[in-house]
Amino acid sequence: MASDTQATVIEESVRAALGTVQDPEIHRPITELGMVKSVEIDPTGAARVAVFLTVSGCPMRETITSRVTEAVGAVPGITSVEVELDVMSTEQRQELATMLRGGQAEKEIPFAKPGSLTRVYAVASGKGGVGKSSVTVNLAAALAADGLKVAVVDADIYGHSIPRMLGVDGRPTQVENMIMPPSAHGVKVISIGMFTPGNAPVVWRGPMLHRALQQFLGDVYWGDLDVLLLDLPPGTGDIAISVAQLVPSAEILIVTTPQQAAAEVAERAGTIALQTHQTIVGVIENMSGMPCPHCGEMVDVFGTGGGKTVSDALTKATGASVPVLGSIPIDLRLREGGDEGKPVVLTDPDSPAGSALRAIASKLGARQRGLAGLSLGITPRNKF
Ligand SMILES: Nc1ncnc2c1ncn2[C@@H]1O[C@H](COP(=O)(O)OP(=O)(O)OP(=O)(O)O)[C@@H](O)[C@H]1O
Repeated sequence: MASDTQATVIEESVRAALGTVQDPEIHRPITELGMVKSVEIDPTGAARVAVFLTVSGCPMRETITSRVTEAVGAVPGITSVEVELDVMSTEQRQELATMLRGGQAEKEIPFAKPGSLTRVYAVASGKGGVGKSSVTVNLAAALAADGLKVAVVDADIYGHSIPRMLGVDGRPTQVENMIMPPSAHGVKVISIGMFTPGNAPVVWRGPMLHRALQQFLGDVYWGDLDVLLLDLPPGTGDIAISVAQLVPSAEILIVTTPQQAAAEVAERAGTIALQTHQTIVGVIENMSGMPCPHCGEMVDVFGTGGGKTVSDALTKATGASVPVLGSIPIDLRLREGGDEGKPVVLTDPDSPAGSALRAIASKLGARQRGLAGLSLGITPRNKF
């Protein structure tokens, strides 16, 4: 059995070995990044190392595990290595970010400040192609037409179709260190596509996406906004977690089709909001039937009930009411409007899709941001 002195020497050697393990993305030793949670070595030389990942579902988990196993396994006296993974808390991640920026404080995100009155809606879907971007664009245009100050951040790295759908062809301009967003139909827009050569699809992973979103929210000059819509990539990815960290008050809107399979994945997208403690405002069912061009009778092209299924499941899971905010039928004019950069809520406001979207927009526009937890902007007088 190892003596106490031997045990200390072995532990020191293990910590030194961990100092040689680099984070595969940040390229700095995991010990410097605060990623080593604990080291335990039992008398037989079996090592148990707990490591903090920066985000859950980190794509580098396997690499980190094997690097730690290899480095610690090579220490004389170590007979086996077990690696346990945990995830950093928000505070730990912020500390890491500050350290990586050389101690400089982060640029403030105006919507994350407690006094902000901007409602932030993150539009999410379980899978692609359900009309999430079309819905976002039309809600934004309808809200702006109602006189609200509106902006959209297109964070859909795979699609980034918002500028085309809104008819924005300008590029952002830079003034000092602020980015000025272009706008169309009274809606300010920033898209990941505006920063990639030739509108190429983006293959960024977690940390870069987080950084991009942080810049969109912090470095862009948004002015006073009533509503900010974030078009998220489909699925339950890192970006949803980033939104929760960067704008904790963001609320989630789920878009689904009536199809059962789409509903199930949308439900999964909703449950991420549970983990991040965000409010789910409601479910929007898109492509809910199509009026027959001959007789006008509705044909349920993609089945029925998807929106209700998601709403019921999320209501049960969250314990708060998650309503179906509306159902949008399949409408050729909506697709054409998207292709031409003219949202149907403006060109054909009384069409079935146009009026369904406007009704949802007025529900969202009428909601006030709750004052609970908001700072009053006053300083209490000192007690004598
Ligand atoms: N209600 C609708 N009626 C007719 N066409 C629609 C409707 N909703 C969406 N579409 C069309 O379906 C296609 C996919 O829509 P959209 O790009 O908005 O989906 P998405 O969920 O944002 O996809 P992704 O996330 O993969 O970019 C588009 O061509 C759009 O015009």
